[in-house]
Amino acid sequence: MAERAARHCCLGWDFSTQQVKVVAVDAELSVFYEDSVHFDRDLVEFGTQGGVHVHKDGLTVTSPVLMWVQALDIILEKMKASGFDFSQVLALSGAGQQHGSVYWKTGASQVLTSLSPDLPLREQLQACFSISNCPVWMDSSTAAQCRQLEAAVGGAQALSLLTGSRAYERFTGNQIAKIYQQNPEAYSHTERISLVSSFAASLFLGSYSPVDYSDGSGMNLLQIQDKVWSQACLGACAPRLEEKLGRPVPSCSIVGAISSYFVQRYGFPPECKVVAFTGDNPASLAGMRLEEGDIAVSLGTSDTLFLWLQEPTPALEGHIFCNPVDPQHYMALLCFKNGSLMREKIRDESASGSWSKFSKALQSTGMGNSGNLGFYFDVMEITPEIIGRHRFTAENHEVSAFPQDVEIRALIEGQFMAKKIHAEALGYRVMPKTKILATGGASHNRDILQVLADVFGAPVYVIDTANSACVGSAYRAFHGLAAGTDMPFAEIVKLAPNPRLVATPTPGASQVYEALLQRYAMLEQRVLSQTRGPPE
Ligand SMILES: Nc1ncnc2c1ncn2[C@@H]1O[C@H](COP(=O)(O)OP(=O)(O)O)[C@@H](O)[C@H]1O
Ligand SMILES: O=C(CO)[C@@H](O)[C@H](O)COP(=O)(O)O
Repeated sequence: MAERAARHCCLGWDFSTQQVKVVAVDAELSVFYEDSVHFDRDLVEFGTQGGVHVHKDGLTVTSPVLMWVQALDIILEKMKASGFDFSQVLALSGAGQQHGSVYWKTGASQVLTSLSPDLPLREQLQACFSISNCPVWMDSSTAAQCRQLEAAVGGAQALSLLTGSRAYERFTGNQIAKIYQQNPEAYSHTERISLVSSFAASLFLGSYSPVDYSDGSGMNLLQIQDKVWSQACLGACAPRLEEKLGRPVPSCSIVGAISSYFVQRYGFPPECKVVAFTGDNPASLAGMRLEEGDIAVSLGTSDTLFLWLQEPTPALEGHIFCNPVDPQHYMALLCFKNGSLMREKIRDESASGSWSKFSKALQSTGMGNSGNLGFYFDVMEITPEIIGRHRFTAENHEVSAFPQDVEIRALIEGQFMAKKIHAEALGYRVMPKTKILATGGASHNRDILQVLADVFGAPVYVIDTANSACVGSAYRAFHGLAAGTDMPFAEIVKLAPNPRLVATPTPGASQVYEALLQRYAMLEQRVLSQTRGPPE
């Protein structure tokens, strides 16, 4: 403990869908402390499932803001109880689930700047929010606002060229527009709107943190090339929005020193720096030290796939964000909503709730699943917009059920085939040197990663923790400390442990999946046209 106490470090936080997590990373870039607070299990009084509340309409999805605040209280108390030496923390940064928004009530900044170190944050911030249930990334209730925004800027393609994405229901600008239209009073009593990332940074700062360029790219409001809010988009969403958002900043900015609340209550040094927080996917890109040509697959609550890009290439599918570690560059991202929660459902239905039985089913079925193939979207998928379960035999006949083992393989193969097909639609090609970097909760499962290697025909690597967003946040904190010297991020992380190889493609995989991928793409179109109905 004495040796641990003397370690200078940076902290990396992640306010993700299902939990708040933290890691401490020392100057040699070793992770020496990890902790988490799980919303459903540790904060049962909020009654969330998977960290969220799905409303009666099935479209609106929110999380209580005070649950996030209390989770921070709890995790800091846990660290204190374990003897964590806060006095060694040089800087901290963090990540948040993307797109979610927090509404600070008029007068909240006054409370934030004068917090008493004798009380938990939750007790003091109770009355600080004009909206107590925050819209999160799983929300898909803003179709009308999306159409209004696209119409205001000249169409979906024009919006994508400007902001990196066509209008998406979970993107923050559309969420803000809905709140303004349906609850104008709450909107007018809001002095500041934060993303989940900048909200968390604000807690540590004791004042409002700006939004960073990278997470700001997930709002349909930021001009990703000029890095300024688009006046046309702001105007289409809500009045006086610019003053409620504040000015966006480069992702490696130091946004201030830690609030005296944390100095007095936990013993942080007063000079501890807060580096701008960003989205969980951008933070994972940093944590995995993604290089051009590599592809990252995050298997968290959502599944996401992302790439490093030199130049932005906005399209009607997928998103382009400002790069979180290199201000000149960009990243592409695809998001699949039916990720871990869908896998958990099939695990419960077909493997008695056991991941090890789930794995055995993957081991006992062959690559290609004898031609059986499935689509599993219990909630409206984002990429592409399909809902429902659709199973097909080798003869392309739709059936209503598969045997349990076949069901499990169909789910995992289907999830990875969708990722490959949609990444290729963005122009991505697997090259001989391609590495797939996997992260997120399901990257603990070797059998799932074997299917990933087989479908993509490329080796899969992991870093030592599945919490790449936390680790990336700690790396970004070190980068923020050095950014004044213009030190590139790659230089900061060059001593970090290399990713570990966990799966290589099985011989013969490419022949099996070449044919299956074509069938998957064809059947996806068939399901899509059934879902949408005949063209008008
Ligand atoms: N052994 C495993 N096999 C497959 N999935 C797993 C395994 N262990 C954990 N998970 C999944 O990881 C998910 C949580 O992933 P995580 O990246 O921590 O989520 P988030 O950051 O979105 O809160 C859980 O919902 C669970 O389904
Ligand atoms: O909406 C997106 C990305 O566009 C999601 O990836 C969220 O950022 C949630 O992340 P996880 O909690 O699943 O990591």
